[in-house]
Amino acid sequence: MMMMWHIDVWDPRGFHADFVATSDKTEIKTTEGPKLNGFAQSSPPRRLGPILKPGPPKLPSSRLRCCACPYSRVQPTRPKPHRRRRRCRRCRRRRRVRPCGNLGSSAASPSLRPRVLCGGLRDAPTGRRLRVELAMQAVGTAAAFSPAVTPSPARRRAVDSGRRFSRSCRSGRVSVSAAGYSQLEVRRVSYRPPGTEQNLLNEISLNLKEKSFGLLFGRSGSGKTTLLQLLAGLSEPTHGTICIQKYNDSGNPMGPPELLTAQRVGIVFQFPERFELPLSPLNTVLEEITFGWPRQNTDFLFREKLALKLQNAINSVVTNDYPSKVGLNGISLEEDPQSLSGGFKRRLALAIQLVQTPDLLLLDEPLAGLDWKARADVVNLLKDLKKDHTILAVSHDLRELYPLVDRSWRMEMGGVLKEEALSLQIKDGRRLQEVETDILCAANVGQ
Ligand SMILES: Nc1ncnc2c1ncn2[C@@H]1O[C@H](COP(=O)(O)OP(=O)(O)OP(=O)(O)O)[C@@H](O)[C@H]1O
Repeated sequence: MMMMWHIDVWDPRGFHADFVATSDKTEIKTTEGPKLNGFAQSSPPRRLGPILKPGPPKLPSSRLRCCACPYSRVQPTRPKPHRRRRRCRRCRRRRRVRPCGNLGSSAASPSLRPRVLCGGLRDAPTGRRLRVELAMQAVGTAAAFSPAVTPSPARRRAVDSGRRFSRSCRSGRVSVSAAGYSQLEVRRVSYRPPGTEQNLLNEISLNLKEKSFGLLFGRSGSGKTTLLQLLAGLSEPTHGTICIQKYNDSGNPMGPPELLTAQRVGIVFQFPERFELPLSPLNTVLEEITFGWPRQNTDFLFREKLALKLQNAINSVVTNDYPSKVGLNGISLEEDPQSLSGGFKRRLALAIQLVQTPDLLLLDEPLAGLDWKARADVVNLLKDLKKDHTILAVSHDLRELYPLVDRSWRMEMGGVLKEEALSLQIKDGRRLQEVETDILCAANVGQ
């Protein structure tokens, strides 16, 4: 049986030869450039298979785009058609950290390059551009959009209060969420650690309305941190439920209670700075804050949402009319977290939790280990956070937190919780100090 091959040869010098080879002889059918007789004779074609495909396939231009930033083109040097996700050089280099901040704006100076967002915004609707611009400015980077977007007062109010800006907002009627309020409810919770015989917590019940500040105090070893861990979903109660119940204005429950899941809770442990990422050349404040963010999701809206959360966590809005939230706007997001002062490290820990926009923020000894100035700063910060968040703190610093407290409970030894209003104790001036001394003396005796 006679076999036949058709071979297309491209010489690097630009010569082209088209071979037709049969099992008994080889001949050049057509040539371009100088004759390749000698080449053909000295290098008889090897059996390469019945069909030799020419060169790499030309991909449609849409498939050459970077999957992280649509305004960069992937280098087409070594295309791998089987790879569905392809990144441009910049995104590949920064893969560990985040996608590049290509906004598709040629006016963006490299020094002001946004580090959080990517995606083309030039064609985005004005509302989205505005929100992203606010987020960019909040993280200390001025996005160079043209033309500049100036928010209307109604839009700014809506953005500031975290509501979506709808048509009704534009006409001056800002839509308000359904009336009523929600409340954290701990219902007869008991906890016994696995493998032990004794309950650490016994039939604990407490209610805390949204946007209020609750304080847990009590002697060391009474079980306050254990209760926080249950609320944060780090351990499961042996009995009882922890849920969020919605009520209407007249105080009647609206629908069944929702279980409080770990995703809805942020917890800042005692001395959170000790849990920061280990030292590395790439470690920055921004990395600390965005450490838990999903890396793979490149959806623009998703990233926009995260950026807005970051904006809310760090700084309310750009102008001075709005109060700063965590107050990290005084420092660069490129700074090494280890070089921050104690107060700023505490703020950073709060920002990390607030980015997740939790329903409930749990703080274990938020003032521990800080000097008087940093303590005053953190108290002011908590006062600010209370306007938007429900906070439950464990602390021995009753006098400093007293102005913030809406409800307070004393945890007694044996894991029994009793409500005890601080306002009653402040009446005779030194009473709070006595409570503190009592708690701290007990702690020292315990040690
Ligand atoms: N998994 C566990 N198994 C057994 N005992 C535990 C467990 N977890 C905590 N305990 C004990 O429960 C008690 C309460 O601990 P917890 O840390 O909740 O106290 P605390 O009131 O927060 O104290 P502090 O104010 O010093 O932080 C402690 O005696 C502790 O040893």
